[in-house]
Amino acid sequence: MTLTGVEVVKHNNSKDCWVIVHGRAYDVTDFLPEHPGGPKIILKYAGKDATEEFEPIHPPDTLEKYLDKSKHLGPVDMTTVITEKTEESPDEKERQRRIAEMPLLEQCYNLLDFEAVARRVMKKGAWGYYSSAADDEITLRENHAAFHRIWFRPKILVDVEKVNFSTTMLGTKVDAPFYVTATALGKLGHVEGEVVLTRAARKHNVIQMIPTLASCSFDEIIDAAEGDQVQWLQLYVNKDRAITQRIVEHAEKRGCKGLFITVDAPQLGRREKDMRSKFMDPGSNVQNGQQTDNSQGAARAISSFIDPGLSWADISWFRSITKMPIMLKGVQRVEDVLKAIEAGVQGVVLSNHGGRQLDFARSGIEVLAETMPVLRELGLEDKIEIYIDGGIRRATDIIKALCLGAKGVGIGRPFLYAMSAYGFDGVDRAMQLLKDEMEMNMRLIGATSVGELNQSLVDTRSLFNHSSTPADNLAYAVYDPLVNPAQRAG
Ligand SMILES: Cc1cc2c(cc1C)[n+](S(=O)(=O)[O-])c1c(=O)[nH]c(=O)nc-1n2C[C@H](O)[C@H](O)[C@H](O)COP(=O)(O)O
Repeated sequence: MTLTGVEVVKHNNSKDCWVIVHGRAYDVTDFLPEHPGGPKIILKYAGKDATEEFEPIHPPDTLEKYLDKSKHLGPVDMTTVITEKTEESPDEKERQRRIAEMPLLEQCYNLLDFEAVARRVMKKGAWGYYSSAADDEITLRENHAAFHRIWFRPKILVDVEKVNFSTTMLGTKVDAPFYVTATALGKLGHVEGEVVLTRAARKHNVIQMIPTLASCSFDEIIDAAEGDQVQWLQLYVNKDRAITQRIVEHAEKRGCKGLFITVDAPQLGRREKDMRSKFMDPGSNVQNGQQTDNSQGAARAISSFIDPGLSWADISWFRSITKMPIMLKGVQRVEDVLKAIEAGVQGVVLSNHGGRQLDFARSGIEVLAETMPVLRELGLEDKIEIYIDGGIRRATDIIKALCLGAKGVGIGRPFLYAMSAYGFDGVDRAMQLLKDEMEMNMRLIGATSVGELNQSLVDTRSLFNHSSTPADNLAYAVYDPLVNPAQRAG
């Protein structure tokens, strides 16, 4: 039986609450107190169509998976649903104007161009979530600034006519030494979410790391892959280990070729741009049923399930539940790389979560430069695969990382910004630009393959010298209460 909007709108309070999602009505009255994001955000849409708010945060199979079938009330004749025509806010009008004026895709010549465009055209909350980092965002800027303290020592008169920058990552042959790293809530930037990144990764034969907190369902992202396309799983470990075990076993069954356990986030960092958007929406359903503090931005609203008790003692359990290579994502000092080798994992990502966790954590590239000499001295450099991520915006950043011993690098925000501004075409162009830069810079450095990239090609003497901390933009621009907020939009 098809319901009408007139019937649904009668059920609009905490005692009797129906919502419409994707053209179907659901009785969520009993679910209100269990909702990870709190009852408030649902009651805002009681008796109404909640699809637009629901979309970016919940994979489409959420209600199917987690709401008792008796509460599924069936289809709604959407022509009878009165949607409040909210007057476009001045912000939204300005954003639409900027979208109409945005540069042509061909006018984006490097990854930072995508950031500049995304900042102008994305919704505030989405930009706030993607761009934000912890506290004063010093590490966010240090991640990129650190690469500027490494200089090249190029070789000349090398026949560099043929350059090949393909490599292997955890045994998978890839066309370039970068992968799409895990970044949550892809639908905040693009209506299709993470599957856009899947298609671009496929086209460029690079690997995609699927985030635990994706907007798309895990199976949607896996199903969007084609042929022998390789994907990895990024895992936030749940306090309820049965949920974690289910996720890991399902990922292995669906063909994931790597388990990246995020170890730098026992609690998600304090990201003030994100908090300012006072995120009121609930968490991702993947870890459904966990209580969530929804008062502090998207990050906090989606992460209360994460287990701060995760420790080295858990690694043997992970090795007992999966055959996938186990990688630790978010290692930040050589002592823990040595512990990772002892614990028997297959690799690490030297990373500070894109500056979103501990402010003043060092950049991945600096930790790499600290780590490799110690591993070489102990004869352990081939024991595990080492990746870095954070602040990689140029192929020269990638080449520096490989010269210092990384197997490859993860890239986050640039692909999100390219997707948010230009969709698949944006990510496709971003990856192609990086590949073009790789080819040119490998030639200029005098190397024809990643195997030829080594320590002798870089000068890292000033890398460890933190004489100038990156400018504290937040102190200048954000904290000044007198600055008119509109001007802050920049
Ligand atoms: C930009 C971004 C990064 C996130 C991310 C979300 C965004 C929007 N999220 S987060 O919501 O929890 O913070 C994740 C995540 O789901 N899991 C994770 O392991 N890393 C997460 N990261 C960190 C990411 O995997 C890389 O470490 C980081 O993005 C690399 O830095 P760049 O962005 O400068 O490339």
